[in-house]
Amino acid sequence: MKIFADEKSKRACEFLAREACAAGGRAYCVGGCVRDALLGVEPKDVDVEIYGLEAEKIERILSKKFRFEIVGKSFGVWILKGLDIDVSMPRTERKTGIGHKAFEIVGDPFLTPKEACARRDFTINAILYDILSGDIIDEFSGMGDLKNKILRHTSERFSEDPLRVLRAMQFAARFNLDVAPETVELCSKIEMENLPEERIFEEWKKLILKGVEISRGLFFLRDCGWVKYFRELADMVDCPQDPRWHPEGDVYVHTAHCMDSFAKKRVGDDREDLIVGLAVLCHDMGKPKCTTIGDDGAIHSYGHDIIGGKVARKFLEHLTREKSIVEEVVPLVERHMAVLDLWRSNAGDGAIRRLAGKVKRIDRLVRLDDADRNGRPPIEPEDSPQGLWIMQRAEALAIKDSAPKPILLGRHLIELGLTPSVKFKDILNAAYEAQLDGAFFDVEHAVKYAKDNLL
Ligand SMILES: Nc1ccn([C@@H]2O[C@H](COP(=O)(O)OP(=O)(O)OP(=O)(O)O)[C@@H](O)[C@H]2O)c(=O)n1
Repeated sequence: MKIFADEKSKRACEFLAREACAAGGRAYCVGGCVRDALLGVEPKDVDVEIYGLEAEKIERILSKKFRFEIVGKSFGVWILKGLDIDVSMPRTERKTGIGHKAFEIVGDPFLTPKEACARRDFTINAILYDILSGDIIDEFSGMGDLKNKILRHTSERFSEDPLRVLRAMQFAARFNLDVAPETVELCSKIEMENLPEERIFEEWKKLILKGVEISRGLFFLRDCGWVKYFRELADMVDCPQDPRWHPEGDVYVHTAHCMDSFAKKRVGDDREDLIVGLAVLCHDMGKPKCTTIGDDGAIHSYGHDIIGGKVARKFLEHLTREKSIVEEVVPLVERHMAVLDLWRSNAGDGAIRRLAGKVKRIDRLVRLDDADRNGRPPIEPEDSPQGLWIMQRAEALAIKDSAPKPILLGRHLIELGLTPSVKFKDILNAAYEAQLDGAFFDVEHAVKYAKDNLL
């Protein structure tokens, strides 16, 4: 089992383990690094927990070899500079008053591994690896849960941190785990309270960027009731779809399967994958607002793409303060039917340029279209003729991953003798529209067009 990312961090951890042992303590790797090593996942940062030594003794050891930053004196956490290693003491709570929130976390070197691991979230994250001997200490049967692909809370203390419900969502998706029924039950009793927005978004990012079976995370969110904290997602639950096109079920189920399809084709660029992943998550958020069932039983959601833009904006603005994310995702949602529509109508260059102007990135739209079509089990996934078609067309127009740049600029109007004024904007907009329609392709012809038609 490969627990250390490289020789440097291996040597550092072995040094810590030898020194801790010589001073009467014991050093273990714990948490995500042990879980990942057991799963054969490429290791990254390492968490080392040192038992049996007070903070001063640990600092004395660290000072021999490392530069470090103290994160919290009472906490007992040290970050080793230049290494992806965090060192800590076993931690527990000290009561500071009455009520379940009235406690502070303190380091206590003399806790047993079982006591310390009981305050970790999941059994799979509560496995200790003895650095010196290579032994595993597994007080909560995390190895068995890993083998059986089960995500189970370690103890009732799970409820101390509501974020753990969202961690469950992303872990289930990342490692393809079934959340144990008793964990779903416990999560359903936890309130979100006032978790910071950034921490919530971090878990969503992990779901989108690392989830293998993202549907597992989304189904867990629904089953434990936490979907209610994401109103626009909750509205998709039970929103019907025509079974002829959507045999998989309601809009939420469809979205979950689309996310699985997206996950299979991530490109490995986090920004790109995040934008497209969020667009897939939001693409049908308009459906609950406009779905109708006719007398003949036919289900329609006319205009759900445009309506969905507004709903997605609301959802995203709650999720993140990064405005650029919202501005890049919303146009994709609004135009998520366009690839199919343009292909069906064998649209001309103007329509394709216009679409690129709106969404900025046709390639992202094609990825969204692909996930949308392939999120309808038991319908088998297939390659998209419309995606291929529009990519070839966009490539020929040099706009597959960028909007067409305006050819006629303000300075051209000044060169034509015009004085800058509010009218400039109207002229330039009209020129851009004409450019999208193919009225001109270079500055010379753009200027001529402006002179003849716009001034
Ligand atoms: N709310 C939390 C956060 C963390 N942990 C514990 O702290 C460890 C490290 O947390 P973190 O670095 O956030 O996550 P990892 O489990 O390492 O997973 P990732 O790969 O996402 O970083 C976890 O394994 C878990 O034992 C916890 O019990 N409760």
